[in-house]
Amino acid sequence: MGVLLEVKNLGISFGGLRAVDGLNMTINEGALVGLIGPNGAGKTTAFNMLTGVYRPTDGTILLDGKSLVGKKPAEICQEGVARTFQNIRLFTQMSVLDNVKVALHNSIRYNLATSFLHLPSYFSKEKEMDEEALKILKIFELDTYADTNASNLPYGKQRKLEIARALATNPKLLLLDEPAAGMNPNETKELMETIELIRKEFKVTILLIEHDMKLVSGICEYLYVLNFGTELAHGTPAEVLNDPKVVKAYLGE
Ligand SMILES: Nc1ncnc2c1ncn2[C@@H]1O[C@H](COP(=O)(O)OP(=O)(O)OP(=O)(O)O)[C@@H](O)[C@H]1O
Repeated sequence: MGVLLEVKNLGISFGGLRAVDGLNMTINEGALVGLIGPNGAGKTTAFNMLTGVYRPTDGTILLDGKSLVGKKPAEICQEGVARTFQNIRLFTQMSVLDNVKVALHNSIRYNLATSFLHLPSYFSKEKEMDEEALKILKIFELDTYADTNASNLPYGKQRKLEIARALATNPKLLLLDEPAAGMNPNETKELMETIELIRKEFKVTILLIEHDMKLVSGICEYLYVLNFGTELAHGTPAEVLNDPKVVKAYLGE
């Protein structure tokens, strides 16, 4: 398995605040890796740099050997990086199916004339997209909600739909920002199974931020720990979660 993501000496300053400093990560194709750390450690900021929301002040980000630094979020999505957010960001007034179809436009294209004039190929592409979107929804057991307004889904299913939508862009790397936030233990368990399933079905590499240590140690094979913007530890969950430095960072003194 080759390296998919290589992050070297990544850093960003906001005025006087060094939010991330000297972050190094090497993530192999097909891996399922966790990025953990106490509140305010810089995890979401790291995601924002990986997805082009923030431009790093220092360091390099290579996806498949290609630099992502300086690219816009839409370009980075085209390169194969998709994400979900800590606070769910669905198109709430659209149906579940349409939420996924919007993302499919990233991978299935037709020209403007075909679309405006509703030429025959427009309908066949639309049908193709409906089928593809339903296929993705089925994996998440959301196909029966296809016509439901996204805002009417229960919370746990909205989180799943956000992941489904991210996957519809056909990413190489999927970034999940606290996917289990606000979920009850049953929903979290279901989510863990879903994450493992999509990794196999979509052959996608996953990097996730998560505070739920049961989820992290249950499914991640490798962890990076941030604390006050710097890398505190990295290794297997067993190594990292038994590391006195990590325990101290989480529990305080
Ligand atoms: N745009 C910004 N301007 C100024 N400071 C920022 C900005 N974005 C993040 N920060 C600061 O950077 C630090 C890291 O924040 P970040 O949200 O990345 O932490 P986190 O590890 O994701 O925390 P949590 O687990 O609470 O979500 C915080 O001190 C935060 O206030």
